[in-house]
Order: sequence, then C-alpha cells, then structure tokens
Amino acid sequence: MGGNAIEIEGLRKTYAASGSQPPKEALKGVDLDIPAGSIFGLLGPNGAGKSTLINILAGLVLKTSGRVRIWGFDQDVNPRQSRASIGVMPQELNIDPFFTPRAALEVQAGLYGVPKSQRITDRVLKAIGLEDKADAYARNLSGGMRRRLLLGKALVHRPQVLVLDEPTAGVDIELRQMLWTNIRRLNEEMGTTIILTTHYLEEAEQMCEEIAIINNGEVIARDSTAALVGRMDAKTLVIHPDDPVTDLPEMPGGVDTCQRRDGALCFTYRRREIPTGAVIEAVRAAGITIRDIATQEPDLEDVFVELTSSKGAA
Ligand SMILES: Nc1ncnc2c1ncn2[C@@H]1O[C@H](COP(=O)(O)OP(=O)(O)OP(=O)(O)O)[C@@H](O)[C@H]1O
Repeated sequence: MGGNAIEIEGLRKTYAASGSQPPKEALKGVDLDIPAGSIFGLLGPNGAGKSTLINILAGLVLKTSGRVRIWGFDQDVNPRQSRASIGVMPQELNIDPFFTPRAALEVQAGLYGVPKSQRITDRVLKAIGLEDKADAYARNLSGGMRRRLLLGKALVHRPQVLVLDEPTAGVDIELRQMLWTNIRRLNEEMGTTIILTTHYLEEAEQMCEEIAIINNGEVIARDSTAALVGRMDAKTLVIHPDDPVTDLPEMPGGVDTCQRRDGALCFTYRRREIPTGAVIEAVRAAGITIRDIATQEPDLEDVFVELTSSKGAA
C-alpha cells in the first residue's frame, strides 16, 4: 500500500469524571497521517495523550469523536479489518505467568482468529530470539524476555502496522539494540509500518524518519526528523582561549555569551541572523587568541524542549 497506513481526523477523547476527578480532555482534535512503510515517532511529555492515541488505534479505548482509518479501514465502518491490520506492543508487562511463550503466542493468534494452518508461532519465536525458551513458563523469563514476548504477541496476526508504546523504557542497552534490530528488519523486509512512542529523543532521532510531537492533547509539530531539527536556528560556538579570560568580550547584539568552568567561552546566536565569522571576529577584536574552536548544533532534544515549553511555538 502506498499512501497512509493511518489516517486520523479530528480525534477527541474526553475521559469521564470519576469521584472528585473532573472530566479530562486527553485529545483535543488530533489530525495525523502516518505514511505506509515508515518508522514514525510519537513524542510528548508525560500525560500528553500518546497512550490515549495509541490505545484508540488499538481499539482498547473508545474515542469520543473523530475518524480513524487503519490501513484504509474506518474503525467505525470496518472494525474487524481495522483491528486485524494493527498490532500493539503495550507498555505494561501483562503476561500470564503460567503460559509458555509458545502457548501465549498460540492463544493470541486464536484471539485474532488466525487459523491453525496459518499460524507463524515458530517464526515469531525465532524473530524475538525466544526459540530456546519456547516451552519455559513465562514466570521464569527475565524482564527482557517478557518484553520480547510482548513484541511477539503483537506480531502473530502479521499486522501491517506495528505500534510500540515505550518499547525500550527500562530496558538494558543490549536488549534495546536487539529490539531495534528486529524492528528495523520488520520494517525493511516486510514493509511493516512502525509507530513508536519513546522518551529517548536520541532513539527517535536515530530510528524515525518522521515525528509528531504531542503536547496537551494536541499535535504541535509534525515533520521529518531532519526538518524538525533543522527548524532550530540556535547555534553555539565554543572557543577555548590561549590565555585565561577574565572579562567577557563585547559581542554584537543577539549573541549570548557565557564562560564555562573550564574557561571556554560559549556564544549562542541565531544562525540566520549572525554569521559565525562575525562572532569569531569580535572575539579576536577583544584581543583573545583562539586555541581551539568547536560548534554545537541543535538536536531533537532542543526542538522538543522549545516546542513543549512555549505553547504555540509551532
Ligand atoms: N482512564 C483514564 N481516566 C481518566 N483520565 C485519564 C485516563 N487515562 C489517561 N488519562 C489522562 O489523560 C491524559 C493523557 O494521558 P496519556 O496516558 O494518554 O498520556 P501519555 O502521553 O501517554 O503519558 P505517558 O508518557 O506518561 O504515558 C493525562 O492527563 C491522564 O491523566
């Protein structure tokens, strides 16, 4: 399928009031298209509405209003097909301790109505590296293995779209690498569209071609990862002087100057407004001889902080 794997229009979710808690508007009219075949990142601070969005896609939370199409199937018109097109690896480790991985995958396939002849249990066990634990009780699996089993459960019905909710939270580096290798392979070899939420911005930057940032129930930015990072205009020049500097040099307007503990001088400015040459010139004009010079470009973390700290900045 070319086009979009997911199409979301005007999606709203208000959780009903309960006890002393007032109603909570978790999604405030989200429009979002996710291209088929992409690895797409969903970022946002705690409570932004990411899990609500994912749970609506998974059919676990009922939307208040709006339209959701998964692999071309409208959730309201073709609920069975839209559900069959998506697999979700949840955040919580909700695994029945008395099932073996093989049994857990078989039960899951049964829930999705996959006929016995079409089950791919052994392939999934191999893909998640649990072949040798296939018949061990889940309660004897390590945390990392349980997480891989959750990934396996999301794959039994060969969904076109795979959603991963914080897949690597609290996971050690080795397992994280393994999960990513598996997920990349699914994307490349099977063309599976991958949607993931993560708090690790570096991970999103490395893994995702496109990113949407959600804040307070609204999509405040959606772009290619490169364009989002490119949108940040700030640049920092770090200059190590030959001799200790006691008085900070006079700089052109628009340049923020500071001195680090190691004596290096930092100049932050807008790339489009002030040429780097002008900053260096001003440093030289102040009689400072430069021993070393380095620049720092913004990363996704800067974009994220800027967008989520000042509302409407997108
Ligand atoms: N079942 C519920 N009942 C009432 N309010 C809820 C419920 N689930 C979530 N919320 C509220 O809706 C808002 C969005 O929550 P959600 O879990 O979707 O955010 P999130 O972006 O996934 O956060 P996190 O990164 O912490 O998982 C929050 O204010 C949360 O408290």
